Amino acid sequence: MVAKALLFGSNGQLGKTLIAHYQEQSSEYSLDCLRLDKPLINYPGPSVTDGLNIADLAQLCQVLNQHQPSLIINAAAYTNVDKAEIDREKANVVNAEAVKVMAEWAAQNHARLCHFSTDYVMSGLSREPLIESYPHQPMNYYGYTKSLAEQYIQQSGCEFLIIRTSWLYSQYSPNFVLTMAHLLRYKQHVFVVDDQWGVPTSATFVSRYTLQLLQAQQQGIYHVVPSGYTSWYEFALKIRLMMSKQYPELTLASIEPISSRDYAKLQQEKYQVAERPRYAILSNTKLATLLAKKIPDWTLAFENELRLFKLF
Ligand SMILES: NC(=O)C1=CN([C@@H]2O[C@H](COP(=O)(O)OP(=O)(O)OC[C@H]3O[C@@H](n4cnc5c(N)ncnc54)[C@H](OP(=O)(O)O)[C@@H]3O)[C@@H](O)[C@H]2O)C=CC1
Ligand SMILES: Cc1cn([C@H]2C[C@H](O)[C@@H](COP(=O)(O)OP(=O)(O)O[C@H]3O[C@@H](C)C(=O)[C@@H](O)[C@H]3O)O2)c(=O)[nH]c1=O
Repeated sequence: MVAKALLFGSNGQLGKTLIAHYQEQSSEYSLDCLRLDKPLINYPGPSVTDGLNIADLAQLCQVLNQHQPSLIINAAAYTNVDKAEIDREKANVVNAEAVKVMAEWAAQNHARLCHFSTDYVMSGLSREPLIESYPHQPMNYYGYTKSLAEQYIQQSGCEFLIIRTSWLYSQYSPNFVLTMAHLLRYKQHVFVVDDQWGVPTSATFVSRYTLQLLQAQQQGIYHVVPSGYTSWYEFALKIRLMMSKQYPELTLASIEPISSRDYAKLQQEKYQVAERPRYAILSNTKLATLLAKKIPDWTLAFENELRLFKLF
């Protein structure tokens, strides 16, 4: 019998990429996808159930009881880091309370839970790449809710796989690459922070390793990021370089480095900028050791994938 997997957040950048990978791989799981409320137009994917708001915890329970999945994959989240500072109730229920419901349901029904988490559970005070057991100390409300979710999962007693990743990009907005491409195309100058460090990771990369870890029946926490690291400023320069190669006819904005503090001041009339960790470099040593191979540098995936993107 084919076991059932249930994917939450199938309309997000990771959700969409996961579906594409899932279809390429033969899997022992059939996949049902649940999404908030917008129909997927002409999407040749697996069956899609519309209208599920995971913030409605009673409805979430009902859906789990109805579908009886053996594997829950949760790619749904409230991901607007700045807005989460003021929209706290919603961020908390989507990112933490709904995950608690999923984890407890999984524990009671002998299902597995695969959940995605973030570098933003960390404080950024370390100067060494962060291993999976490094203590949480979130600097913003989004990070706090994601940290809470990790704790709920571990307390629930369910069989779980938590994939922590960072600085996700894909052909689907919103993400830093597409935002930057737009700004470079339509502005004259762009200011980008040069004092926050992390690992840009493509949604394709995360999807590929997530399926490998699931197929290998792995449990616990894994950092799924490529090797190497950069700052947002250097990342923006790299995006600009790729764009200038792809679209030599375009005049692109110049990029100026700025400190996080000055960037927040610059934006303060428009919105409140959430604090971000300065040094959020996740170590992928555990993943590399499991797979017995060196994980390639982020620049390689970036250069290969950006050629396939429609940037604007
Ligand atoms: N983006 C990043 O840089 C990083 C993301 N992560 C984590 O990876 C995971 C996937 O992120 P990503 O794909 O980038 O996020 P997206 O914002 O692209 O997608 C999130 C999805 O969650 C859905 N969603 C939000 N609220 C609800 C709700 N109340 N009920 C049902 N669905 C809801 C959204 O639905 P709709 O489209 O209908 O709004 C969307 O499909 C998240 O757990 C995130 O925390 C980790 C590290 C980095
Ligand atoms: C658009 C823009 C951003 N920035 C800064 C703000 C911030 O410090 C940094 C990144 O900005 P963004 O808002 O695009 O990205 P941000 O929302 O901080 O990205 C995070 O998303 C969540 C979901 C995660 O889990 C993290 O891993 C991380 O990817 O760059 C500039 O300096 N200039 C700009 O023009």
